[in-house]
Amino acid sequence: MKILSPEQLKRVETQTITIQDIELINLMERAANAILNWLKSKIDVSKNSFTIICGVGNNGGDGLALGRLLWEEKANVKIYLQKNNSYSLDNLTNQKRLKDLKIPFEYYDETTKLEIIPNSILIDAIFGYGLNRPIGDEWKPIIDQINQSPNTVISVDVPSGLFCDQLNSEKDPIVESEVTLTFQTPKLSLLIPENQQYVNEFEILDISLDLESIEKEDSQLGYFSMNYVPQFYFKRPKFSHKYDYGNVLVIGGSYGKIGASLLAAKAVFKSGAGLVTMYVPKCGYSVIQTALPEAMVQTDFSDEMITKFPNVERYDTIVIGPGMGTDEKTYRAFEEFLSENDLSDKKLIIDADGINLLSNHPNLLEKLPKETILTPHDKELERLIGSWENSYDKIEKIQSFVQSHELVIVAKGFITQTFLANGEAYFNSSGNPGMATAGSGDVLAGIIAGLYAKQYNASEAAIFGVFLHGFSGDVASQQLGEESIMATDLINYIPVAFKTLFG
Ligand SMILES: NC(=O)C1=CN([C@@H]2O[C@H](COP(=O)(O)OP(=O)(O)OC[C@H]3O[C@@H](n4cnc5c(N)ncnc54)[C@H](OP(=O)(O)O)[C@@H]3O)[C@@H](O)[C@H]2O)[C@@H](O)CC1
Ligand SMILES: Nc1ncnc2c1ncn2[C@@H]1O[C@H](COP(=O)(O)OP(=O)(O)O)[C@@H](O)[C@H]1O
Ligand SMILES: [K+]
Repeated sequence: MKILSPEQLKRVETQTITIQDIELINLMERAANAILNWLKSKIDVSKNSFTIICGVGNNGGDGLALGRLLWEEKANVKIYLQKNNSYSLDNLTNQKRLKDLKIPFEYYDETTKLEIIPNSILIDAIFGYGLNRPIGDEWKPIIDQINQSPNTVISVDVPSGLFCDQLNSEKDPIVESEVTLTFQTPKLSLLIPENQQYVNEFEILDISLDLESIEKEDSQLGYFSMNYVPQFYFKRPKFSHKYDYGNVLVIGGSYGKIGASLLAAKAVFKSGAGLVTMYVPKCGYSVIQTALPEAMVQTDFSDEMITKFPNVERYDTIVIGPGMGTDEKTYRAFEEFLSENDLSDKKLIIDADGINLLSNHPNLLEKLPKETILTPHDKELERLIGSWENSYDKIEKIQSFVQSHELVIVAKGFITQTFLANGEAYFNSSGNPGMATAGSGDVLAGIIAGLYAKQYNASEAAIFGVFLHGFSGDVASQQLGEESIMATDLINYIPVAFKTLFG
């Protein structure tokens, strides 16, 4: 799903109106109904109270329309409308509809002491994507009253005061919402960590904007959600054998960190690869043969670290890095491997210490085959591309890095972002904080490798691999709770994740 700027959203809105032969007021009604239906799916609205704070534009119009719909549902509703002399056309239409039905609303200004109905759900419909400058300090008292109230705050489209696609200043008054109900496409600002104080969680509500018009908009940013999963379904053909599902080599491990490569290798198997071989220092041999009898094992001459890379001729997919360490000898082995092999037809996934070695020796980057997938967490990423000022700057820096090196970068975090070699970036929608646990990243590298080894190309393996990893985490957290998830659980829940996604 594309992430669009406010200008693009406006254009799509206008095109939708033409194509569907409707008027903006109909879209606003759809938006309000979408919120009503979302509320009804959670609570009995007739037994609840709502205090709705509306602005002067169409976001406020949504709030007014919602107020009317809730009133018709017999909810207890109090509507506040900002006092002004220039309302949007459809805001005015909704004011008239309220008046026609004799549904009361009160005006507020900067100085109003809001009378929020106790225990009511507070609906924030002051500003949406039309915010074009920071809210002036004069509005701070209103935003403060919302933020300091004990009520649950639900924001319409975006928390009021938050820009959709640029950074706010820390001083800007912004609504801190419990849930943001955003229309049709997620706004970029809902996805970045700087805004977590304002965006606790968000849900995307479908208001049937014209999908072709959305597709026509030029955007390098996308959001990967459940809706896109079915296209990744792959049925194993009846007459297939293990070699049809890839032959994967996992190079990694060092004394004390054999487990990392083991986790990656297990995840490769669980995500469907046909064969897995592990290349580890000698100290890993017995452990692996016992813990993962399905894997073949080759060992380095060294007991403790990798000092020479194996012959990789027969493998199509190679994971390098989990638990590997960054010893000088390992670096030299890595360097020799990249320099002396023709890797152009190999699928490489580089994680952890493999990435650290690339950062320490950036000359190696040019030796990587096209579309090699790197899976750094923030610290590894910083070593690789340098520091960034904020999340927007980070996105631009990664985009320029992947484009100049023709690589795929999976920038891991709460919302993992996958950058393709053409600069497109996909934000992931699955996962939970229970996944912030040792070895979770090794599992991700393994999942991506397992998919890449099969029928998926680098972009698909990375984007879907990240989703599958997060989804396994979500299934694991439903069963175990976030606290107790361990990386092994993520592996163990991959089958349930597959079954849930593909039936
Ligand atoms: N396609 C969709 O997704 C659909 C979207 N819909 C809804 O429309 C919303 C967008 O509506 P919108 O364009 O009217 O803008 P909105 O956010 O209400 O605010 C604009 C008003 O605020 C003002 N203003 C701006 N900045 C300000 C500031 N700092 N301080 C003070 N004032 C400021 C600005 O005035 P001006 O710049 O002229 O001063 C203008 O009056 C969208 O978020 C969604 O809720 C649905 O109804 C239908 C389908
Ligand atoms: N708060 C979070 N919410 C969702 N996913 C998370 C969160 N924290 C970490 N993760 C995921 O867990 C993995 C952690 O990877 P990494 O930091 O490399 O761990 P390790 O090095 O221990 O394997 C990443 O895929 C990341 O996206
Ligand atoms: K809002």
